[in-house]
Amino acid sequence: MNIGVLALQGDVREHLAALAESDVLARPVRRPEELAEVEALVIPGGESTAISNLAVSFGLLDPIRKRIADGMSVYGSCAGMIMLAAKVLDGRPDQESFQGIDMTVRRNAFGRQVDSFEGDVTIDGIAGGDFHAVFIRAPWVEEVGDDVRVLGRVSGGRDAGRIVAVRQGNLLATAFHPELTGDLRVHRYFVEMVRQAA
Ligand SMILES: NC(=O)CC[C@H](N)C(=O)O
Repeated sequence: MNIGVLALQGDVREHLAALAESDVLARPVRRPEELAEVEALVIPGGESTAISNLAVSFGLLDPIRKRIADGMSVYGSCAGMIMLAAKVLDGRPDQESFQGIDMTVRRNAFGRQVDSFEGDVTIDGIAGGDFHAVFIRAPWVEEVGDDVRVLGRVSGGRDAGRIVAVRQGNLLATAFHPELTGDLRVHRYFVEMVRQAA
């Protein structure tokens, strides 16, 4: 199994490490030729406006959209979730996304950098108890289409009930960063998705 991590901006190394620990060969993807060599892709957290800009200038926007339309498995965390959304609220006017998941996400929905927080999320399909999740200027999902499965919501506090994990077919997205906490269950869930798609 050969999974790529989109390496334009963001916490690429942390995703590469989490995938390696999940026993798959993971490699950075910066060019269309590198995209062609991987069977699945992870889009890291970072800054979606920067990832959008760089995807356009590196000639990756359309190739990734096409691979998604052809059924490639993709997991996006935080900025990566935004990059997978059909519709982005509070984005920059020229911000592009790879599309894929029939959802509306709101950027920076939980507040500014100082409002970054940690909270527990119960994830449908992931055993072993609540996921302790790190949210850094995270988006939330405001609306989902009929084909989107809501996998996780914030379980307590001011923003309880907000949707922060979703899946549509071979596409998975979380508003939080499992690559930062050493809990490999989301990466392992994704690896299993890739295996089943193969
Ligand atoms: N931690 C993150 O990935 C933050 C996402 C960032 N706020 C954005 O809009 O892209």
